[in-house]
Amino acid sequence: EEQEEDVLRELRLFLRNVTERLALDRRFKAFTKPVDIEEVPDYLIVIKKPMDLSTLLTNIDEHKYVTVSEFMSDADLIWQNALEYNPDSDPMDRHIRHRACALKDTVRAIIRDELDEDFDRVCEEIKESR
Ligand SMILES: O=C(C1CCC1)N1C[C@@H]2C[C@H]3C[C@@H](O)[C@@H](O)[C@]2(C1)O3
Repeated sequence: EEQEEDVLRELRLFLRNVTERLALDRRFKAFTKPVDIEEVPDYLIVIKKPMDLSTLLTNIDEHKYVTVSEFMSDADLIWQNALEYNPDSDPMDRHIRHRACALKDTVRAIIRDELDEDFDRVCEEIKESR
């Protein structure tokens, strides 16, 4: 009903705000766009579910997420993929993994600090009802 659409509209506003703040953070520049498959031809062999911050924004606008948990599953792919594809001891890989861990911690801190538990429960109830 209308009240449910109001809730989901507020969810999209919250998720866009979080995602845009992450995309503005210079540490996360490498996560802002899909990995360039021309530049990295074996990427899709190794990584089955690519994800990046611009794709998160597109998904939000396409009403893909009804709960924060669904959004978090895709957001987690970004740093998980980076850890998986860049596992080596060389400085470049270590730099990418440091930023991947910073992304993981930053997303969780924002959600802990800014997501209202009661609002999240309402979204979960809408999801169960559909
Ligand atoms: O995993 C990533 C991104 C970094 C976080 C996501 N890439 C895979 C390639 C390996 C490494 C060096 C460059 O070859 C550059 O193309 C990539 C991009 O970084």
